[in-house]
Amino acid sequence: MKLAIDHLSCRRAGRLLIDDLTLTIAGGEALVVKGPNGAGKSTLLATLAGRLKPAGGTIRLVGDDATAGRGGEEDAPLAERAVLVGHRDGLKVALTAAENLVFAAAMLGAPATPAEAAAALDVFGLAHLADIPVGYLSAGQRRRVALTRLVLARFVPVDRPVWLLDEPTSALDAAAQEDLAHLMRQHLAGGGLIVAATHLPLGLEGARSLTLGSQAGYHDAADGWEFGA
Ligand SMILES: Nc1ncnc2c1ncn2[C@@H]1O[C@H](COP(=O)(O)OP(=O)(O)OP(=O)(O)O)[C@@H](O)[C@H]1O
Repeated sequence: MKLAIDHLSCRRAGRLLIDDLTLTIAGGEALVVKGPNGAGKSTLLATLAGRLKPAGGTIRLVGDDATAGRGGEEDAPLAERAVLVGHRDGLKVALTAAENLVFAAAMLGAPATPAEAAAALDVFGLAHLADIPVGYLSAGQRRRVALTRLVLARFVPVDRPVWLLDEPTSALDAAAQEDLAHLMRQHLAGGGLIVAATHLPLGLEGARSLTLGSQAGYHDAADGWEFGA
């Protein structure tokens, strides 16, 4: 399986943020997207997740097992194979942590029981907060609830090998950052792939990097992607 981005352009409010981006990310690989505020990191993740339409180019998940049984030739729609944890968390403050997870599981296409949601929350040490409305949680606790979507697959039949993470360590304490790094390493070891936008180290040895911030074309460089000349 590989994520193939071909001549991708992204425009926001009339501004061309990403121009002619071509790269491939294989299963087991992580790509860390960097760049100054406003460079287009969140825009790129939202585009990969299918929430924004590209201005040009294509995004394909090639060689995905999930489509092998459908005749082989078809690429999987990436939006159906990805989990996006955006920088705004996407939680409903009036719902409890467990209810938010039940809702997230339904959105990912796999109904979860409150008990399964609580078990998933326990992975991030949040089981004791399962019945608390998210509006009463701290910023770091909310972030951990949002990240719990990534481990739903351990409890319900969700098969989403592509993790799209926007500032995933934001508001996390050191222990939660290490928990997340561990989960990401496990995901990569299992053949999953990760695209993460961040200003901070993620604890992923060998991750490739893409730096946004120029309207010039990008090209594949030996140790990451650099701006075109
Ligand atoms: N909903 C929106 N409507 C119009 N323009 C937007 C919207 N969201 C973001 N933008 C604009 O798109 C540009 C890129 O924003 P984006 O959030 O992708 O940047 P970023 O690299 O993720 O920044 P940061 O590091 O601050 O999170 C910015 O100029 C921003 O003003």
